[in-house]
Amino acid sequence: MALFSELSIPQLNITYKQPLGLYINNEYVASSDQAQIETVNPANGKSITSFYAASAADVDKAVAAAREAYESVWSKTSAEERGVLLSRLGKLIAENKELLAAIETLDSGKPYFTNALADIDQICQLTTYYAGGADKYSKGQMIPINHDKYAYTVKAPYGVVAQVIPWNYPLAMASWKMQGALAAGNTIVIKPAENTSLSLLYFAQLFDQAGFPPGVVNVVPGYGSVTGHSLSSHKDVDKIAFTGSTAVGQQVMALAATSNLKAVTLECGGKSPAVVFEDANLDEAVKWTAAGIFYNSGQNCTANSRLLVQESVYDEFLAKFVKQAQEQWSFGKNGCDPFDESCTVGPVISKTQFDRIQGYINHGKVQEKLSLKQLEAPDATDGYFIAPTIFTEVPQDSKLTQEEIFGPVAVLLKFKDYDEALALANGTNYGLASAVFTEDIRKANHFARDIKAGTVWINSSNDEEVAVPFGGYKMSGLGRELGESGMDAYSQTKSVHVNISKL
Ligand SMILES: NC(=O)C1=CN([C@@H]2O[C@H](COP(=O)(O)OP(=O)(O)OC[C@H]3O[C@@H](n4cnc5c(N)ncnc54)[C@H](O)[C@@H]3O)[C@@H](O)[C@H]2O)C=CC1
Ligand code: BAL
Repeated sequence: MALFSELSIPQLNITYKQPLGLYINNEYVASSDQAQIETVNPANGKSITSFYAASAADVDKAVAAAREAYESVWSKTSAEERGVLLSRLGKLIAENKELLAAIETLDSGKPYFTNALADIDQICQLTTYYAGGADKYSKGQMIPINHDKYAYTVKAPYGVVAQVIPWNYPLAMASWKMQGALAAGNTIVIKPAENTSLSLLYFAQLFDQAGFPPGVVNVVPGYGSVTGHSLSSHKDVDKIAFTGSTAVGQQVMALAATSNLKAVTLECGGKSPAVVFEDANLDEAVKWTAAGIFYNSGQNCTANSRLLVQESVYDEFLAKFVKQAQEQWSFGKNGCDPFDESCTVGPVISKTQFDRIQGYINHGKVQEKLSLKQLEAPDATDGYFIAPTIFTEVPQDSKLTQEEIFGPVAVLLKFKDYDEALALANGTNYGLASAVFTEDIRKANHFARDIKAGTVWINSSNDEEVAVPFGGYKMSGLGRELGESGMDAYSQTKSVHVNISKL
């Protein structure tokens, strides 16, 4: 198989050269065993192309390249120089914005105009943020001890870091990890998800164009059980960061522990509650929460998949929520084409995820006999489109309340008062994010204090900011990304004791 393929996206009149090889030492190369993965357009179920899949031997090569680059060049490159390179990268991302977004839509199905372009805008912002942060957030502390002694700390990079990325925000999740790790002075071996590798393979060459030395960034697409497993258990990887399911996160952590005790960051699943109190502005709450579950077809670890609504406003909220879903969330006028401007609900990523989500919907309908309201399903299509679905008056112990569905499925629960709302909100194994809607500033802040979640949105939902740390409590993960924390996650503290006494 060739290392590049010419792909066309007729809806945008785009033809481009798609890299298909692993990216090691700033070059695209075939996999050692010629293994390949076929990738499918989820909007029509048709094959787009195939790309090379990294074997364990390829992972060894990529890690060796990253190690050599770290020891010989990158560890000697100043924070200021790293910032300059990231700044150049940011400009290249902006110049390639439309193409990067188009590849993302082609491979993941996310609506081009409402989602994919927004993802790349966030990546530009994030890259500029870490370009500026590279020297500012690399500072340690000066610690006076006594007249004859002081100490200082240095924030030192780990060295070689591995990163394993999911398919819901392919380039954004890669960038959340890569830019902070590079700013902090690490070299990288990164694995995209097997069903959305095209955008990161294209993106890789921008690092070369920006001037990053060979080996600083290496991309190894491949299967989780092969490539992901090799990275997690590699003895020369100093840190691994993972985003994906909780079950795989646990495996990654176990492999990290038993191989070389590498450091671990995990961003796993969620079942994030949005709590709507009776004194909330209901129209605003409806808009935020509908977007919070239907955006990206609900394939969002922070999706507000549980809507807890105070009983006095439950019926009014439900009526408005259903209307909002009907008016704002649609497969588009062009018959399920994510490149159509009117498409706000794209397909889910794969047949596997389609079946999984339909399985939850059928379970709610048939086994648990729950009431639901569902938007009209699209006409016969070969794509993996699922109609926005709203289950009402769902009990706390329902499978739909407790498990991450990862699709456009909202689950509504009723509560009486603050204490019940809090108990319900805290009543899952997850603790990634939460939202609260109320005009009472005191109640909002009590909730922010009491909820066991890494993020709390007050009167909004899912409006993440690149400057604000992000990560989970409980089974939702370990560690933080974004903001200054996004560099701290890739830095370890070295303490230097300085004795100035004379014996
Ligand atoms: N927190 C989040 O953003 C995400 C959560 N999920 C959750 O996971 C469910 C299933 O989706 P999957 O695609 O199966 O997620 P997954 O957790 O299997 O995939 C995420 C990444 O982990 C890699 N991976 C898989 N097995 C691995 C292993 N043994 N060692 C190292 N890496 C491995 C995959 O190749 C992919 O790059 C979803 O329905 C959703 O509930 C999935 C993707 C993202
Ligand atoms: N909300 C973006 C982060 C994620 O879904 O993983």
